[in-house]
Amino acid sequence: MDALPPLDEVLARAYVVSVPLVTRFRGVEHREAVLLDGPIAWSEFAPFVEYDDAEASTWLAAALSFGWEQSSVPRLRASIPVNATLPAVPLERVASTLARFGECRTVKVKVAERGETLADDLARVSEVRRLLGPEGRIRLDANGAWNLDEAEHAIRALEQFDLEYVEQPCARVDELAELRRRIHRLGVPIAADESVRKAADPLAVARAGAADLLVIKAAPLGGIDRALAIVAEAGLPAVVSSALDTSIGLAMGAELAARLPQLDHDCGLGTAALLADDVTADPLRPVDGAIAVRPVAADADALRRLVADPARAAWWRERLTRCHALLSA
Ligand SMILES: O=C(O)CCC(=O)C1=CC=C[C@@H](O)[C@@H]1C(=O)O
Ligand SMILES: [Mg+2]
Repeated sequence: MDALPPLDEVLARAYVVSVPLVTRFRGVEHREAVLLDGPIAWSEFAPFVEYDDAEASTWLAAALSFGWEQSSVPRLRASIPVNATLPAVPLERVASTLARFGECRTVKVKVAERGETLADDLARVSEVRRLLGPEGRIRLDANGAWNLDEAEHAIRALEQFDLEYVEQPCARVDELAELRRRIHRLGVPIAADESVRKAADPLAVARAGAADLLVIKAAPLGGIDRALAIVAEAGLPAVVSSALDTSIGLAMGAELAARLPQLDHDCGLGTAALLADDVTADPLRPVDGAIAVRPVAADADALRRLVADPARAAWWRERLTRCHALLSA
């Protein structure tokens, strides 16, 4: 951004919240976030707790740019089609979890969860296909958990369910590139998420021919304008996804999706449905398979109800302070 807002101003506008999830996701049952009452918009600073300060500071850059300045790129759409996101829940909870998303034609299924087997994935994906019917789209996300042979084996086994794409089947860029060669004839596209989001060089995937499309998240990529620049340079189709944000973080994702020149896939921005509560009186939950592109403001009651305990609030304020120092340096 042109000028970083001073730390004392940012802290004076910060509210630390802890939002309960409907179901465990990424190993947590509460999503903690710092909400910033910025002069342009409410924004959200919520890097996952295990991320170091260097990585988290990119998320702060995104939050400050969203809250403090207007994007220079015009919006191209007013609503964003979204997918339902299915965590690795037991089979008997698949239908009720999906029901929270309303009418979504696309479901992203988490696979390769620690402690589970390929048989568990086959059963879960089969149940989703049964519930969606033949027209629905199913994409998978392995979060890099398979090695190359496991990924090839799993995709060959799961391909019978007609897959839209498989997100981050393996952890490394060279593995993704080799996997694409191995499964070329199957016609199952490969999407890169962590290889873009957590990489020092988010364009390495495109250069290596390691993915058919990119999954992009506004916060870890440093904000809307930087994410748009990465997509333009990569020259690959992109899907915008959330970082399990509150509705305020989702609003930034929707603003990014609204500005992509090309948007052919439903976006992973329906995740307010996985929250048991939200920071606004008017959550950005999917309606008829889409979310609106609109500002979202925190609600005073919600800020009181969801306030983080003092030790966690102090932890987040210190983290924000260190990240701010990194951005100022
Ligand atoms: O893409 C979606 O459908 C929803 C978002 C989502 O799946 C994720 C959000 C946050 C962290 C990640 O582990 C996960 C992902 O890997 O894409
Ligand atoms: Mg992913």
